[in-house]
Amino acid sequence: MSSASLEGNGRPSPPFTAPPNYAFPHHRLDLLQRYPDKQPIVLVACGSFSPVTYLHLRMFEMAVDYVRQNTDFEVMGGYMSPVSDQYKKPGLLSALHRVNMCTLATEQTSQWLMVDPWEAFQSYQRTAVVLDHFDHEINTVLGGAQMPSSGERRHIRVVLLAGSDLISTMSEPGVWSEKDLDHILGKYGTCIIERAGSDMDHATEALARWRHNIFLVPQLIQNDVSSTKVRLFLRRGLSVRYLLPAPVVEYIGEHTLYIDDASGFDKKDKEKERAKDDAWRRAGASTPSSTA
Ligand SMILES: Nc1ncnc2c1ncn2[C@@H]1O[C@H](COP(=O)(O)OP(=O)(O)OP(=O)(O)O)[C@@H](O)[C@H]1O
Ligand SMILES: O=C(O)c1ccc[n+]([C@@H]2O[C@H](COP(=O)([O-])O)[C@@H](O)[C@H]2O)c1
Repeated sequence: MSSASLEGNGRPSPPFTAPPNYAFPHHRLDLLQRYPDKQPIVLVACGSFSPVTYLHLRMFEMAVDYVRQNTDFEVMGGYMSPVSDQYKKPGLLSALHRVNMCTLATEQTSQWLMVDPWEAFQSYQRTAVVLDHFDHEINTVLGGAQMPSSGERRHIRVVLLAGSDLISTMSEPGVWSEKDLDHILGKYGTCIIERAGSDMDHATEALARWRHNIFLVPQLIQNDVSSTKVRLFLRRGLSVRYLLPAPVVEYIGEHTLYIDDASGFDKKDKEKERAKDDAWRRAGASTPSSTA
């Protein structure tokens, strides 16, 4: 990867391609350290967010509690980074809608979370590259954290925030490159939120050599809300109120999203989603049971 160089105006030029009119959001990033003995970190959650749920927001709160009680880190900010449309996952709505919903959720329910649209509005970027982009913006461009008394600048560590289901894919052959895993877990590290149905030990057993950079956060109140279930509810005309922030529920209604399963599906995906609906109907269940 190329490193940043200085432009004519003295600002470091980005070593990455950015979408048109892109500016890194940092209006809620706290650059002043409160606890000089602690290492400053920023949490970054990558994913589809189709749509964003309360669980996505809860992940950050769980991580902050865990970090405060169990580590020598100080959390300076938190970002959601919705994946590009090129990720081609069933049920993936357009990046514009996903970014808008994440923005409503963070701006209207939180005082500290932000959404970075850098990844969403361009070609697919691997997670290792996304984390490098955050590292560049926060440390090279913004100059990192500042110590309160001396004004000395300190490097802010970027940490990947993810559910145990996502981390378990890191042990599946062919999903992540070994080089990227070493970069993500060796250089940055990850906070893993326990997710019902995905065993934490199993999720991390093949990642033992990066154990020192892996922080396991138990989910003390089990909550298994997933975007898949929300999409199923919407297709069946069921209420999703109180599963998602109210402004997101309103946005989905205004734009009639997820009602017609044509959004982001090819024919094979549509058949899979219909099969899930049929299985649910046959089981006579009052709630969908699938998490995938
Ligand atoms: N209930 C949950 N518990 C723990 N982690 C979660 C939960 N829901 C989502 N996550 C995590 O949030 C991140 C983004 O997830 P993503 O957008 O894929 O949501 P999802 O609900 O898993 O979506 P889908 O149902 O479409 O697969 C991932 O790291 C995922 O593991
Ligand atoms: O960088 C990789 O090689 C890589 C491999 C698998 C998944 N990811 C990322 O992990 C996230 C998965 O999101 P989701 O919705 O499929 O759980 C998404 O942000 C992907 O870009 C990234």
